[in-house]
Amino acid sequence: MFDSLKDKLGSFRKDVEETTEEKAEEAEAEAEAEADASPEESPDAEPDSGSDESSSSGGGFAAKAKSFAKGEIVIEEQDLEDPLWELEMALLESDVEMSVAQEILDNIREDLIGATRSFSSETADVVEQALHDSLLKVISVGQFDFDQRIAEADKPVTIIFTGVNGVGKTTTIAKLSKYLEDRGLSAVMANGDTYRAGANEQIQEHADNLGKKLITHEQGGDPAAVIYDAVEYADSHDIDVVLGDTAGRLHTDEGLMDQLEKIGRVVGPDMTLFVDEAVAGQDAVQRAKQFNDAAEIDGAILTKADADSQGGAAISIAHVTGKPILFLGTGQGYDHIEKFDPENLVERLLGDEE
Ligand SMILES: Nc1nc2c(ncn2[C@@H]2O[C@H](COP(=O)(O)OP(=O)(O)OP(=O)(O)O)[C@@H](O)[C@H]2O)c(=O)[nH]1
Repeated sequence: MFDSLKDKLGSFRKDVEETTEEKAEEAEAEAEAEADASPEESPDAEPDSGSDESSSSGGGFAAKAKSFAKGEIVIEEQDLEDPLWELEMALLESDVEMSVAQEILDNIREDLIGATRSFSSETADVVEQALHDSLLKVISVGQFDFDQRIAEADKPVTIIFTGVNGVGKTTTIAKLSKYLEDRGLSAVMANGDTYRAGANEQIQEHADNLGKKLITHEQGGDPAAVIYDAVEYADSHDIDVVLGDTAGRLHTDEGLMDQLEKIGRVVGPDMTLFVDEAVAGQDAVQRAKQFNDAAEIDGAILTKADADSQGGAAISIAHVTGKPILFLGTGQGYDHIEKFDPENLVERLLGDEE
């Protein structure tokens, strides 16, 4: 998952390390040259003394030489220019949305530039920390604990799923019913996709496999009425959660948006979750934004993360929509759903494991 992006982030760390190493070598050479010219003022004369007085002749060189004596260098904007440019290209190639890539670079710049850093092993840590903080900041926008939100809400909790066709919405609903069951919560599914022929049969198969109740109406029926019936059913059978599918048509389709609006009015869902596939990259990011603008979402689920080496959608959606990613789909099985954990994702992206 996200292997290509992981490699590119690794390259950035290497680039900065190399740049700072070169800088350290330059500082060393300059310090030696100065020591040769005026031995009594050599910063090498008392490298560990902590005294800054002996070489305090002022100016850029003196500061560099002093820093070098203390095992430090100052990271300047020009040192990061090339590595940051490479990083920007790498993020864009990985389908990270432009404004998100910019934000990541700005955060890194703010963290690294002007700081006096030890250039030994600490450089790697400093760059890693800056990348870590910067990625975490954009990925964790709006994050909330899904399990806790469900646990604390009045039952039944109604969740509506939106998104375009074929991205894995129905499978995700099935996975979530299993996820909830594993946590001691019962769920009923409702097929609000009354538009597409065969939709009832498709979701029925999942319901049968998982032993779940499914509420359906005839094709062409009113989606709001289906979800309403499911909420009634859940109420009278003490079911904790209603999982309502909707027709996967385009966000530009006014009919669909009217349907979502009607569902909102008739049922008043507790959560509306947007589902799209990680592999769609920037397209998924744009769709998330457009769905959120048309019928406000509470969060997103990215399917097929197992097949996505880029990671652009996972990095960008929360920052672009202001709504968090809550789950990642990681395969075709019912257990292949992972609660989205920004910290865990960042560690995966920056970690050493393959
Ligand atoms: N590899 C992988 N495949 C997935 C994942 N989630 C869903 N799929 C597959 O994607 C395909 C489409 O999934 P569906 O659930 O039928 O898609 P949908 O969004 O409901 O499609 P519509 O009902 O047409 O809107 C199926 O073959 C799923 O098994 C995932 O996380 N990883």
